Amino acid sequence: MDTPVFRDLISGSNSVFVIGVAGDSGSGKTTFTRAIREIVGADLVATITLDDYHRYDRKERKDLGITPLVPEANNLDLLADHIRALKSGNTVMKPVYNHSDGTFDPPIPFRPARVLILEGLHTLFTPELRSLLDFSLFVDPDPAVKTLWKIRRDMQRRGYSRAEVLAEMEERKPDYERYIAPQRAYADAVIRIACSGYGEEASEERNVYRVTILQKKLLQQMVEIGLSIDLGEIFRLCERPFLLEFGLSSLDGRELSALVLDGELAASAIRRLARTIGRETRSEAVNLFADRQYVTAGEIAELILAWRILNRWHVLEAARSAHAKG
Ligand SMILES: Nc1ncnc2c1ncn2[C@@H]1O[C@H](COP(=O)(O)OP(=O)(O)OP(=O)(O)O)[C@@H](O)[C@H]1O
Ligand SMILES: O=C(CO)[C@H](O)[C@H](O)COP(=O)(O)O
Repeated sequence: MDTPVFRDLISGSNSVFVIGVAGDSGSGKTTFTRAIREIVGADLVATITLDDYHRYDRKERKDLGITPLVPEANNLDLLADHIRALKSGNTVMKPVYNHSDGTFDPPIPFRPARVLILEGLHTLFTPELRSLLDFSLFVDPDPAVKTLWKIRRDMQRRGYSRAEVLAEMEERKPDYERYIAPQRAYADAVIRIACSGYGEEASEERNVYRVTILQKKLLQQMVEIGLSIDLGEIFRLCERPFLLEFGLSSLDGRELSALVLDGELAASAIRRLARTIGRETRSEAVNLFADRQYVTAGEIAELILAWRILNRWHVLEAARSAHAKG
């Protein structure tokens, strides 16, 4: 029997699946959930950025002498209330933080969607927030990578100078270590990103990074959506250097499985992987890198994560439906 199209399954579900992504500003949170948004479809996904829940505007923070990384500088209780309301199908009036001038715009109505993605500095900070998440991810680039990305993003899109970005990163470091980094210990998956082993220019010019996906072991494998990837076939299509390693790694006192990816795959190879995911999840639109000749390790990690998240959705949904049947 055919499995139904994954999107139809999600849109037909009564529940709201909440994905929490934590990490520093500009660490790749939005980027690493791109594939799941693409697979599920924009109409079924809503994203909240936790910056909207800052308690103080930029001037107030300056006067108080605190960074936005201090948990009390954010209204995490209001956020938890809003997630609960959205999970119950209610619309909330969401605050809006305006990055262009560092003040708040008037709140806007925010409707629930089948998949809710929360991205921010403190997504995994309180036990209450963690209890509301169905899947959690911590994005953890090396300091060198973080600096590269943050300078690029904050200069191009937020109007800061290079010196301002560097000074702000330096000022935030102690709070990052104190409040943000410890959340890594609670994540279902941690993405570590370092410069590519294939040379700095690969990272700077072609966005090639060495990406490690650290994960808790799956409690239950999907039955209907088993992903069988013929890696041998994919590697035969390789034209540029590409590395794939599996292993175990200790992080924050946890023993996690580690999948290391580095380099680039020809798009023909990744299209094969995308087609497999598309076929086995019955979602036709895994078309993320259609116009590209090469796909980077980071982009492949996005696809693997999307599969992992769909896996979790499927397991939870099966448990809910078994519970409903008594
Ligand atoms: N995997 C990646 N490969 C290459 N560049 C990346 C990657 N992830 C992030 N970047 C770079 O870093 C910038 C910030 O990424 P992204 O918007 O995903 O971060 P973020 O954590 O969601 O940021 P914020 O929450 O502060 O808005 C991107 O515009 C891009 O330049
Ligand atoms: O991205 C951020 C946190 O995720 C910013 O650091 C925070 O929103 C404050 O921004 P700004 O002072 O530039 O208005």
